[in-house]
Amino acid sequence: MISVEDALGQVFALTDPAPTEVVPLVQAAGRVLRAPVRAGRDQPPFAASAMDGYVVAGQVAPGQTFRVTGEAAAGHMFAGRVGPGEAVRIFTGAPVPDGGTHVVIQEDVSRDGDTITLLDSLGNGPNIRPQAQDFRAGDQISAPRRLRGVDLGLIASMNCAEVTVTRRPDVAIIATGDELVMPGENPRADQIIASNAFALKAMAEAEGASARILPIARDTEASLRAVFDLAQGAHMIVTIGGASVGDHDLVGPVADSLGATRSFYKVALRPGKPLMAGRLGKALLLGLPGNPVSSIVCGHLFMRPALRAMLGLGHYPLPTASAALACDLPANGPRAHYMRAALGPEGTIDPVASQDSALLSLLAQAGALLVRPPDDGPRKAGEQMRYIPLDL
Ligand SMILES: Nc1nc2c(c(=O)[nH]1)N[C@H]1C(S)=C(S)[C@@H](COP(=O)(O)OP(=O)(O)OC[C@H]3O[C@@H](n4cnc5c(N)ncnc54)[C@H](O)[C@@H]3O)O[C@H]1N2
Ligand code: MOO
Repeated sequence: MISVEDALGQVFALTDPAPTEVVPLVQAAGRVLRAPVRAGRDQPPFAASAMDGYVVAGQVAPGQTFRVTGEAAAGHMFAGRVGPGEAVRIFTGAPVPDGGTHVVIQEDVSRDGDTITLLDSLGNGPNIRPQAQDFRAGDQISAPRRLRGVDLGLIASMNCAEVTVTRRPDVAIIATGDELVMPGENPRADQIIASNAFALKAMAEAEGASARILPIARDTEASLRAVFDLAQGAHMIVTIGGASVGDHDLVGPVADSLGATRSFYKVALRPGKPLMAGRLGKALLLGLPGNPVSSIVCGHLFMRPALRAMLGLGHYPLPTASAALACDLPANGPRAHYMRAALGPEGTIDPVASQDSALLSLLAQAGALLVRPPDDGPRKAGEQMRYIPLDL
């Protein structure tokens, strides 16, 4: 059995960054930027007033008076100059007229007709944002990066209406097993509801993939072959179940018969030991175990980083954080254990009551996977432990 780290390295070796496409900014949220964006203009494009008040020229002091000669508002510049002894009424965001050096806020002014007098409360800030204070024409936003709301705002303010992003990788998800029926169907007494594909589809889509759930493959070679056929064109094929050593676990043999090359089978991991990865045609083939928690944990540990690699974000495991253990833990065995755990309000982490890999309800309650490396010694309450936040 190989380690989680080696297995992930081999999965990365099977991924290539997907091609790019140009999309309008309104469709770019959450996509991965692949070409740098260059600012088309300075921001602000002119020296701008930061406050509502009066712009004047030269030094200011309480008691000074000025004659108001005009008005500048946002989107309505004042074409003239501000000369000595003159003031221009100005509003936040308006271009500061030539000659203006200070914007005196209106609370620090008394006005009588066209004359203003500066009050004792006068502040000393110029209240002017210099041209290009935020960014200059030609400044760049680097790629690759996942585009958040703030990035889209910044790109828009650079006057760019389109961006080059990674095309959504196509993920085909295949659940396998004679016991499975889709939600909403009428299961026989010996059947259960196929659940894992729904979780994995949502996780893949949240990463930026376009995911499709194929028909359930039955435990026959012919059925599996027929469903694999429907996965053609996918960048990633994710199978669920049929990965273990039982007589009806056919995913590996059928994939082999279709020409798949296998990078590894079985990882020193709990849950998720019977994980398989390889290549089928041009697609990365991830064979996940069927137990619901095992398949979802493997989805976090392998499918999500593989999708990020395909999106052009590099080869990294999911990031971890640390929290104080809420209870003592016995020594771990030889497999890395990703324990379902709840995060407490005061930075604590508490493994849920049972770590059985069939208990989806407990995984749904857990906000984290507590990471126990292989052969990790016993741990005491209060020790800092690494964990993976489960935000998807
Ligand atoms: N003799 C051994 N038996 C098992 C071993 C082993 O090493 N030796 N490993 C165990 C471990 S660990 C796991 S994990 C499972 C993985 O088995 P499979 O990948 O072959 O999964 P299945 O047998 O098909 O299913 C396991 C379990 O999960 C349910 N299942 C399957 N697909 C779905 C789905 N899409 N949605 C919901 N539930 C699903 C299935 O009904 C089974 O209950 O093998 C152990 N056995
Ligand atoms: O590894 Mo299995 O996934 O322990 O249940």
